[in-house]
Amino acid sequence: MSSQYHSKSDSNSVASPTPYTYENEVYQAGLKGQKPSLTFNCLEWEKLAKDKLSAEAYGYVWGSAGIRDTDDNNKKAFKKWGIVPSRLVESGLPDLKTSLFGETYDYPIALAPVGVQRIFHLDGETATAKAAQQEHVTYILSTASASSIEDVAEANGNGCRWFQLYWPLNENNDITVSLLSRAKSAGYKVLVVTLDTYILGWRPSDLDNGYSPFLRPDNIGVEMGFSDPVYRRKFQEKHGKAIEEDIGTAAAEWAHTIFPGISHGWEDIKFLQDHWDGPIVLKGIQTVADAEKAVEYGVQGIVVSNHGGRQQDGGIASLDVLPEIADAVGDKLEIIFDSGVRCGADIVKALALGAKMVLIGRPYVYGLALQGEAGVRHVLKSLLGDLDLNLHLSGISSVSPRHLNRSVLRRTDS
Ligand SMILES: Cc1cc2nc3c(=O)[nH]c(=O)nc-3n(C[C@H](O)[C@H](O)[C@H](O)COP(=O)(O)O)c2cc1C
Ligand SMILES: O=C(O)C(=O)c1ccccc1
Repeated sequence: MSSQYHSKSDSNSVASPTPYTYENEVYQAGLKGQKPSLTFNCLEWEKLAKDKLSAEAYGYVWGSAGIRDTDDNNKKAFKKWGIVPSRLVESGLPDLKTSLFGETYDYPIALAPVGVQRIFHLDGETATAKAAQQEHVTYILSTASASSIEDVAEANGNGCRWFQLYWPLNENNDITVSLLSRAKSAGYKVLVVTLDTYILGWRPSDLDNGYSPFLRPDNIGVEMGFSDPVYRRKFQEKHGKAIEEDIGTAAAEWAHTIFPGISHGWEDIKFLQDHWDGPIVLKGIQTVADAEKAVEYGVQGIVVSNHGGRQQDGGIASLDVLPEIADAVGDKLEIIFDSGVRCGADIVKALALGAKMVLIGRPYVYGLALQGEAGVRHVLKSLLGDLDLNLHLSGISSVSPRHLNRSVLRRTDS
């Protein structure tokens, strides 16, 4: 995969002509009188989405747990660090390539798994998967998506895709195996297992609207189950009828299958290892102890994440636990980060504190809501353009930990 922002040969040469950057494209278009159709102010996307979406759909994406303390902490944590620039660093625009699991990725960002995307835009996950492929950014498909594993793979084409598992209990291991084998056949490279959502959090915005996407008449978010041969067969055997004959029951049972309200234990990881041929990443890690368990159980990566503050209220900021986790296990598995990332500088800080890849959550959902595939592309290009310039202006020549590490940050609160 090659960078769309600058060619590799240009990337470290001071003598090269001005490389291609998104801002140049935008300013050139401006010369011809073409104004961008979506703002570059990344904090505005949320407000515009609020105006566009129904109260229920907006409440769903914006929603966080309880009084939103974890969500607030996530965002405040970035402000506690400042980036200190170095001067006379002889380099051009930075090399944004990152390496994980022995592979090179064009960019150090990926689209976080987000379910039920058809409540935000009719094209849902297929639009997001196309945007990801166009921008050479990895897409992580959620088990709670509103499109099937195979349809999203088709939309994503030769793009890079990972599969996120909401993990059914052991009594439904046959369903898990079916999902994993479908994902593998459809070209998903990495398995991301979410550990913080065996049940959905206490979310006042959804409670006030009495809104759960699965339980609505249009049953958005159950496609993965409804398209699964093993789930279909089990439903038929249990109820003596097909899913289509009782969609309400089938949707509620699928929701219970992937959000059973009971957690697995560490020993169960072995089952996934036996049935997934590729890297496994545990999403939702917030302590050094759990990160060390992940190493002990032989997984290849973790996502330091608190689900964007949507699950547990009163929690610590995900960014605040990143440095200690990176210190403890950063040389033993791959560290990915999410929760609260909103702009290029946030990405710089998370990478400097030990992440190899940063997941973008709500911002791209706002882009999807506003303009479908084009909106997601705009959000990605904006974040990458902002990241590119921020690194360059900070005198950081690549996202490799050799250049981008804690030495570029200072605490602003001490
Ligand atoms: C509407 C919505 C749906 C989500 N669905 C999933 C999901 O299906 N699986 C998952 O692992 N995480 C899910 N997440 C969490 C994201 O993957 C990610 O951890 C979170 O959005 C990061 O926080 P941020 O939005 O503050 O950047 C969802 C988040 C949102 C906003
Ligand atoms: O809302 C979420 O955070 C989430 O993980 C989810 C749960 C169910 C359906 C879609 C997304």
